Amino acid sequence: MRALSRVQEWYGPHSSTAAEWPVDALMLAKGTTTVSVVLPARDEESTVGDIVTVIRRDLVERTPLVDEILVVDSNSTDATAERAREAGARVVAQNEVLANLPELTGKGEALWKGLAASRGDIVVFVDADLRSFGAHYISGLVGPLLVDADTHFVKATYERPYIGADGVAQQGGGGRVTELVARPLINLFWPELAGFAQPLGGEYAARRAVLEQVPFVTEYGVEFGLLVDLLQLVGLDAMAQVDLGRRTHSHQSMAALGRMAGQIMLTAWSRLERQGRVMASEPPAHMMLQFGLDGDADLVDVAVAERPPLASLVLKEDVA
Ligand SMILES: O=c1ccn([C@@H]2O[C@H](COP(=O)(O)OP(=O)(O)O)[C@@H](O)[C@H]2O)c(=O)[nH]1
Ligand SMILES: O=C(O)[C@@H](COP(=O)(O)O)O[C@H]1O[C@H](CO)[C@@H](O)[C@H](O)[C@H]1O
Repeated sequence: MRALSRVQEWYGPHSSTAAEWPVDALMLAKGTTTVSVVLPARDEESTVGDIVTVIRRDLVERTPLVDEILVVDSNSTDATAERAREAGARVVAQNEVLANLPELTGKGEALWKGLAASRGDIVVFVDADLRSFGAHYISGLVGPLLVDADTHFVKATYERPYIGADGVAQQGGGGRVTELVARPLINLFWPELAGFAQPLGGEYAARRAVLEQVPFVTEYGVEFGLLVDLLQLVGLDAMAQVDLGRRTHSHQSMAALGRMAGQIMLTAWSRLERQGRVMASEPPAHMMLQFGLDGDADLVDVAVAERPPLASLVLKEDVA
């Protein structure tokens, strides 16, 4: 488990590997606890079906660890919803959940809507563009939650190669925004979180009762925001990390990751302000000028918004 054992000594969080959470043992611990897997999916027709199939075959039909598979169709323009349904998932359209609320956008919105539309006591978030998915992703993430009542949040870690257009894996090349933006920000301002080896990874699980108590930042600020907000809410001792081995997924362009970086920086700034650690004489801008390869320039908006804790919604019946 690489250096995680040493990291755990220095920083926490409690770290383990997926192999330490065999499904049969988890079934003994499951009892009446229900588990929902929620996949945010925007234009993932080529991968969402395989992921749902593995979850349904291995963790619903063969061993009923999972009680619900929900795909949030995040304004896809391809056959994501059809592929997900064919594979056995329930599919909801992002903008049809809590439709009485003004629409927001991005991955964080998809996850918040997925939390609202799902029912499990434990919620597992899994990206729908994974090419390395296996059932151990789910069992590894829910293991600590089923076995230890004092654990409330579990984040995946893994090796993250970068797989270029030529299909060649570059070890350690993945997680570009993690290495260049999130890890430095965490070590500078929230060093207690430094032991999370993959703070931006899209695979994590938590108790619904906890997730409903924190806001969800929209766009790609959601993972960073959740880590900082959950640290404040439950404390590091209630947060764990499980090594799932290896993660490969579809990579976005540098320009897209530049926008993601801006969103994460604005999320970090909002948390520093909220925690009273910075005061702005003027708020940071949210427009960013990017330069394309063809020399032209694009002015892009990297603003993020946030959904309030679900528990704060007065009209809870809307959630049903
Ligand atoms: O507006 C969005 C953006 C992303 N996603 C999903 O969130 C996951 C992670 O997004 P992406 O792969 O774009 O991020 P990356 O892994 O490249 O950082 C994927 O399942 C996307 O389909 C989504 O549901 N809505
Ligand atoms: O970790 C990262 O740097 C980015 C980009 O990963 P790659 O450089 O394309 O492997 O990927 C993650 O970041 C997003 C923002 O938190 C998450 O939403 C994605 O699930 C995750 O893949």
